[in-house]
Amino acid sequence: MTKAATPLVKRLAVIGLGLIGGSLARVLRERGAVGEVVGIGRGEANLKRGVELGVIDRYCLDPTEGVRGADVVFVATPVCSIPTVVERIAPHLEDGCIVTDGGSVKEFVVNACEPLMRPGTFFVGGHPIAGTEHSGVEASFATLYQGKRCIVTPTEKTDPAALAKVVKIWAYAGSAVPVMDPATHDRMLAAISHLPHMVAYSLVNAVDGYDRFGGELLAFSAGGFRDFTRIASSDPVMWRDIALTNQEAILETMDFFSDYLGKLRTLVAAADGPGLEAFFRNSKEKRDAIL
Ligand SMILES: NC(=O)c1ccc[n+]([C@@H]2O[C@H](COP(=O)([O-])OP(=O)(O)OC[C@H]3O[C@@H](n4cnc5c(N)ncnc54)[C@H](O)[C@@H]3O)[C@@H](O)[C@H]2O)c1
Ligand SMILES: O=C(O)C(=O)C[C@]1(C(=O)O)C=C[C@@H](O)C=C1
Repeated sequence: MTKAATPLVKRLAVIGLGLIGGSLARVLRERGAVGEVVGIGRGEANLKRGVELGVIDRYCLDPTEGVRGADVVFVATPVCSIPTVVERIAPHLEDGCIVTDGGSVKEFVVNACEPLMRPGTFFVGGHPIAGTEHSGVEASFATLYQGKRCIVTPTEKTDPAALAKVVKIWAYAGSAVPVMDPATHDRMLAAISHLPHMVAYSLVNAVDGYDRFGGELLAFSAGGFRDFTRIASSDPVMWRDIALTNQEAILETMDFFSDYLGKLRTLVAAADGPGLEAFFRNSKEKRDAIL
């Protein structure tokens, strides 16, 4: 990675110093793309740890004070809390400040946050399609966004210069940066991210509740079950908020998935060998093609 000659961001304030916020802070610091990083959050122990780990330069428990002098604010808290956070900081932002976020659902966030900005300050929605099942600043790492995509979701009201800067920040983090409208983002993510999490959480609960073997069934699980359900170890609050704010699209994909499970059930019930093989072959080909 090459270092930037002058920092792209003068002072970055990260609100919610966890996996997503911490990883962006780490990569921008590592690349010399930021002058100073201020961590903002509710838990002092976590913020202190952020300083110890070299993720942030300093921290502040009061968001209204923490955003002072920041030219970019990155909000990386669970989706439902993002508008509340932005409402709180909006009157305290410097002129020219860009607020962006990493929330997994975009229409809810962008619709709520855009009107909160006062003239001369800007909101640009964003979502890195990168993560792990782990949370907290300890789980953050500088290469999280390398070779991944970060979708940026402007509206017709978005300031072009602010959009360009947010695109540049994610490019510095190593990501390709597709631009799309928030509603398209939410429908796509419902299929490729939210549905798989709903299925994984359901699968673990279903197998756990399948009590024909007198308990301890999960303890016998091996590679297949563990690979498939890794994401069911993700943070419950994060996923509660995603399910609450992208409800319609998630329900549509869940219904669509149920139809496919129904088709497979019919093939199993009919002992339809060629049908089963064709079903599995099609799936294998599609998945192999994205590896
Ligand atoms: N984990 C992933 O794989 C992933 C990937 C892409 C986007 N996201 C999104 O990024 C955001 C952050 O996720 P994460 O995985 O970094 O979570 P995390 O739990 O690792 O970090 C979130 C941080 O925000 C803090 N926080 C929570 N509510 C807050 C509030 N009201 N005010 C201030 N701080 C608050 C928490 O204490 C924590 O430090 C979420 O919106 C999530 O949907 C997550
Ligand atoms: O790899 C993982 O653990 C993830 O769940 C990351 C993942 C996903 O790919 O679904 C989860 C939610 C985000 O909003 C973006 C990425």
